[in-house]
Amino acid sequence: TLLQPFDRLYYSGLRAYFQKDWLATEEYLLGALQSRARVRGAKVACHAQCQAEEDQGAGEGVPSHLQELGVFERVLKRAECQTYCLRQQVGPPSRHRTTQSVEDEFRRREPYNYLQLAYFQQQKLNAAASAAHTYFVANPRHLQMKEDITKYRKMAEVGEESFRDLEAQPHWEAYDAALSHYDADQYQEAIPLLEASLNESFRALEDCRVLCEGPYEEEESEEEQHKELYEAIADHYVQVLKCKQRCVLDIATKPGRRRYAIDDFLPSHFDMLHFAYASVSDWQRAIECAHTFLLFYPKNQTVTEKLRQYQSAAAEGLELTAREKVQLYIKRSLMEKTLIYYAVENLEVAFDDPDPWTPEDLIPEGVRERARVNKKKASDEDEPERGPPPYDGPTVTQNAQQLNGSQRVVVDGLLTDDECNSIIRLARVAGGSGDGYRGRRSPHTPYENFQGLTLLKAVKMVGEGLANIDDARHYLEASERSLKMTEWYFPTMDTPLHYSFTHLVCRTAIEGQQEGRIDLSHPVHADNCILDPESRECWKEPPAYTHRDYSAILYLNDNFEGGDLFFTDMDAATVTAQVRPQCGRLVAFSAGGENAHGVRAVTRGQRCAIALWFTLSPEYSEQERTEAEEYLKQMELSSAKTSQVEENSRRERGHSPEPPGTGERGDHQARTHKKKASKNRRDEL
Ligand SMILES: O=C(O)CCC(=O)C(=O)O
Ligand SMILES: [Fe+3]
Repeated sequence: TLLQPFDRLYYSGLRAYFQKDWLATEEYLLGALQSRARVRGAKVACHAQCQAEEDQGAGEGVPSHLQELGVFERVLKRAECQTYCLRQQVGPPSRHRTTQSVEDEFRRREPYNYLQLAYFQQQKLNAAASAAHTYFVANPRHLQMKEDITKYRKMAEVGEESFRDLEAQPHWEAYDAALSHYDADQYQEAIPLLEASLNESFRALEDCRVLCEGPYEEEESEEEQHKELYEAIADHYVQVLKCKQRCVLDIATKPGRRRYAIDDFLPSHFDMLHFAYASVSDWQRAIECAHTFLLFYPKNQTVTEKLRQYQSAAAEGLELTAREKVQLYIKRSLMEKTLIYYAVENLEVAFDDPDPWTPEDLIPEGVRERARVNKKKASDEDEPERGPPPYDGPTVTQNAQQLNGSQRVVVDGLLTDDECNSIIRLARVAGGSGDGYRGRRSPHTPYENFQGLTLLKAVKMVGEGLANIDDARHYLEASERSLKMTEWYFPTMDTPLHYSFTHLVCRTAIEGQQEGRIDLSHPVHADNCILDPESRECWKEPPAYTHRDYSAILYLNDNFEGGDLFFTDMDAATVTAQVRPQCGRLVAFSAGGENAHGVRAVTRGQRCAIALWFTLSPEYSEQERTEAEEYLKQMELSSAKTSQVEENSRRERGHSPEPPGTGERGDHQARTHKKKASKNRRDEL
């Protein structure tokens, strides 16, 4: 049968989806996934076939001035072969060509998002769970899907085996298994898995590279059109080379960790392998893998030293050298980089080298210089275009440069002393009210008490006659000023910041227990990712609050000892800046690993602050806040009708039991597109 173009099938699927024709949705979407898989398979197969034919027919001794014709003879034949082959396998171009945006949707696994609901509506629950799981693996921030999966897990008829990734990539399975053995010092088990991961990774890399040989992506501007012969060829060719180079990142990026490729993915395999082989006394293999690692990093001292040890441990005789496959891989990669850098220097091409191991001398001096300047600019940064500040009073007292980092700021003068005292009073009342808000042992240290008060609880306390309405109003206003200042200082391309969580927090030193304390009030952490100081990485994945984009802390007092906030490098140890709390001082920063921070022990007195986290994703905005605001407004309007107000506040927002909702899907898509656009902007800077 004739292949149906997968983008058409996909859109037919979406149409069916919106018409609630679930069976048709299922059929179209499955068809789309299969059709795309077939096209990709055919491209890889055709590439192999045409390459083989070309190798067979390679003649020798062509005079140099005719070489170009020789090259183009090959190009023409290749074009003919490739088109013919694809036509045979999947049909004419209209059947398999598509736009980048459809391709991106498939990469993000969007079809599974719709597919799961189509399955669910037809009561095909196991299939629905698989689709949901498959989608969620690549989109771990998708709350709706997370809830849906929880629902499927509770369903008796859905078996555990349904929660599998239908698009699982073999190299990740091997890699993850390898690492868990390796980390547990089980080298015998780790070795075959590492080798498998390596093999599968190279295979995935080659497939990815073949798929780069696709259609030319037109530039947008008008004058770019109508290129001349060599210009056009060079343009397209460099585009393809860059795409091929990027494949290194592609295979090193786990689904769901977009933009967070594992650094040095291939070389690190050999670093682990030489160690693993040595641990089981396979000296020959250890030597081979150390040599191979050194192909990437010839000057690496540690591995050079290890290699020497292995060599003296190994018996005399034949010694293995670096793997040939890797030698060829590096050679090819360096040739590609040389061409790309030529284009960077001479043809106004931009290139982000994905490999940290590229030798310095391969990068043209001009490009190196430009990179240095850009880096300096980035560290001087901090002056994006921002409008006038939202308030007159507060002033920026320390910018990112003064704070030795990026995306951090200190603003003073956000609150008056009266306002600070008013908000602290609220915290004290909450702490003393004895109904669950009482200060408890801190979750972070046994030497401090810790009490937290959300906005809604504060407002409810007012409703219960336990707290002063002005104090609650000040709490609300303080949080609003913090958001406005943060939003002003960190312009985010017209995307507004939303409150994600607001917490009034006091930390109190427990008297008599402070002698010789060496711990922290709050250990070093990042607010939206799991900090791994050892690898100096920050995993942006659950259970971290990955949707938090900016953090702000508004301090309320300074009459305590200790309790300074400090920032560190990703090693969680090197302190880069320290901030002393005081009334009305706001510290705001981007919530990722670049702003790892902690709080020094509070050794005397009570330290109070409003901690706020903001998000760019409206679906993660704080629901309680609206409730608190409305409640407060009502109380202010009619303090007499409190009974009715209480009635309203009791309305709990229930969790919809079924079916999995559709509400978020459209939003999500819009958001990812926006995110992508802003990301691209950032990359260009
Ligand atoms: O109170 C502070 O200074 C920082 C608190 C903090 O980092 C947090 O709660 O995540
Ligand atoms: Fe924090």
